[in-house]
This record gives sequence, C-alpha cells and structure tokens, in this order.
Amino acid sequence: MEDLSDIRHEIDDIDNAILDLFQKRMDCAERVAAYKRTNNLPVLDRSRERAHMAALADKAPEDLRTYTEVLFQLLMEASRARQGKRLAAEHAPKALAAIDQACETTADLFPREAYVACQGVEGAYSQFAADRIFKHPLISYFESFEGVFRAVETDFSRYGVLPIENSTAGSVNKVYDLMMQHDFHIVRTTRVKIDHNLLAKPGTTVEQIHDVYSHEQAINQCAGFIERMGLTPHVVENTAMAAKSVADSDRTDVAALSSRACAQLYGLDVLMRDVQDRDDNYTRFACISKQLEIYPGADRTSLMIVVNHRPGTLFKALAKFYALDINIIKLESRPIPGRDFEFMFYFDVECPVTAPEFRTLMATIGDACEECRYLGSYSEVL
Ligand SMILES: O=C(O)C(=O)C[C@]1(C(=O)O)C=C[C@@H](O)C=C1
Repeated sequence: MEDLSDIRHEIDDIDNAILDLFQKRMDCAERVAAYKRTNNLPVLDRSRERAHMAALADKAPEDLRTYTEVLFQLLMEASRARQGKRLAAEHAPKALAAIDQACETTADLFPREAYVACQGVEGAYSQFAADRIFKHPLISYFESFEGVFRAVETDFSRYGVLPIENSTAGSVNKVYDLMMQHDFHIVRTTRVKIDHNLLAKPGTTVEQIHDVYSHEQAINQCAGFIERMGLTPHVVENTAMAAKSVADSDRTDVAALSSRACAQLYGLDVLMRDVQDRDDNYTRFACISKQLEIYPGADRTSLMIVVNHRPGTLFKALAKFYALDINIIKLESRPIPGRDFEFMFYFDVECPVTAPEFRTLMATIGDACEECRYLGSYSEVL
C-alpha cells in the first residue's frame, strides 16, 4: 500500500508547478490587457475562448474532458477578471480626469449657433429638435443615422442630432446599435412632441389613399390609425423624405405621415391631423459631439457597459447605482454584433456631474463590469 503522505508530497509538487504556471498565465493576461487597451479591443473574446477550449478538450483524455473544461473555464474567467480590473483601474482616473477637464474648459453657455448634422431632409423632426437645442443651427442633412455619426467624427459638423427614443414606439434601435461603432459624446438631450398628419397632393381625398409612407417609428406610432383606414404602410428613411417623395410622385393614391411643417415645405395638403395612436407622443433626441463638452448644470450621465455573461452580473452593476442612490432613468440592451447573445447595456442616470456620488460611481462602476464607456454628462432642454 502506498503511503498517503508520499502521494500528498507529489500533489504538493504538482500544485506548486501549477501555481507557477498559473502566475505565468495571469502575467500573460496582463500583457493581453495592455495590448487590448492600446488597440481598443474588448476583454472578452468569446470566439478565441471557444476555439481554445475545443482544442484543449480534444487533447484531454476522454474521462477527463469535463474536468478539463471546468478547469480552463475557471482559468479564463480569472484571466478576464484580472484584465477587467486592470483596465478599469486605469480607466477610472482617466475618465474622471477627462470629466474634470471638460467641466473646466467647456464654455458656460451652450452655443446658440453651430454646424449641426441631422438625418433626413428639411422638415424632419430632427430639425425641430436641432432648433430647440440651438437657436440658430446651420443644418446639413444626411441620408442615414450613420452619416450623422460620421459627420461628427470627421469634424464635418461640430454637433449631430439623433432621435433615441419615442414614448409610444420605444427606442430607436438603429441609433443605439450605431453608438457601439462610433466615437462620440452626448452634450444635450431634448424632447419633441410628435404629431403625425396624413399629407397628400392637393386635390387628393382620403378615400383615394391606399399606400402610406413614413419612417418606421412613425408607422409604429400610427399603427392603429393605419389599420382602421385599411392603408398599406411603406417604410422610408425619414418622415420628411416620405412627404418629399409623395410630392414628387405621379400617383394620387399615396400619402405621407409627417409633420404639418412638411405640408407647407413640400406643397402638400393636410388630409387628417394628429393621426398618431396616442396624444402624449414624444421623441427624445440626443445632441452628440466629438469632444467631451460638459456644460454647467449637467445632471444626467450616459454610460454603456458590458457585463460578464454569467448569472447575477447585471444585478451587481445595478447594485452600484442603488448603493449610491442614483436613479436610472433609462436602461436599454442591444446585442453586440458578432457575439453570441451578448448584450451592451446603455444607462442614462440622474445625478449632477458635481455630486460626490457621481465621482464614486465613475471610480467604481468598472469593478462591476467587463467594459464601461462614458458617453457624457448633460442636461435635457424642454
Ligand atoms: O486571448 C485573449 O484575448 C485573452 O484575453 C486571454 C483569454 C484567456 O485567458 O485565455 C481571456 C479572455 C478572452 O476572452 C480570451 C482568452
């Protein structure tokens, strides 16, 4: 019979060797983190993990395969946690320093006149929002939301105005998805009351209309009306573009769901007013900029975070807000492209940028998530 203490000695030697290798592996993780920080890559690389795990499981003896998987899952999780902590530790002071600097260097007054990028054409609701945010916006129109992000990123326009959510139809998913792919900051938000109207060429009657054109969100906000009237909806890029295309069309059985201002702009008649399903129909717009600008009175902050794909991780992030008594006014989740059912969470929180709890939040939120991106602090103008 073997002596137990001899076997235990052998185990001790093996464990010491494993510990040595574990330290070496964790050092590699730190180097990967440095590389990822320089190259702006996320900590989690699910496809690398999957391929690596499959290769290891393949090499393991059949009866040890499951244990092998459990062991390497744990190692990779520890590696991710170490990388996340390291990046968060570097990120938090940098983010706070950037916030302090922006508070110091941003002008006291929000500009009244500026070059602003909007999606659509003249008469778009984004134009109303831009008019509300700036007294005299010099607007360039872009066909897509992506065009607006690019105009800001390339300094073509100092600001961009984008719709982010509607009180009836919910979030503008396309804009949230583009947020993941672009560098920008939020400097203001505003709310615009939306009234949709049925616009057609002069002389057209309601009975003649079969097809109705508008933006997807407007069609959703008027879904009940469209059904009651037996109309066929067609999605176009923008409500003002819909009005323009009806004005340009030779057909007399088409109408647009757009603002009353579009009727005047494009020479159309208002056949029916306020056809949206709910009267309290508002859209929130965000004003974005390339540089971080924080104007006095900023009392809201937007953040994007990614949490580990494990039970309780989102709860831990939410607990940070709860512990600091910071109210979350919006939480949106969007799938991360190329990742298997993993999500980016967008938070809008209510807290003055000068409040101590805001600083604590910014200094510690990184501990509860894998990635955290600060989008800006601003106020909402009504
Ligand atoms: O290879 C990487 O990109 C790493 O960050 C290392 C590592 C690992 O520990 O093996 C950790 C996190 C990634 O999700 C993938 C793999």
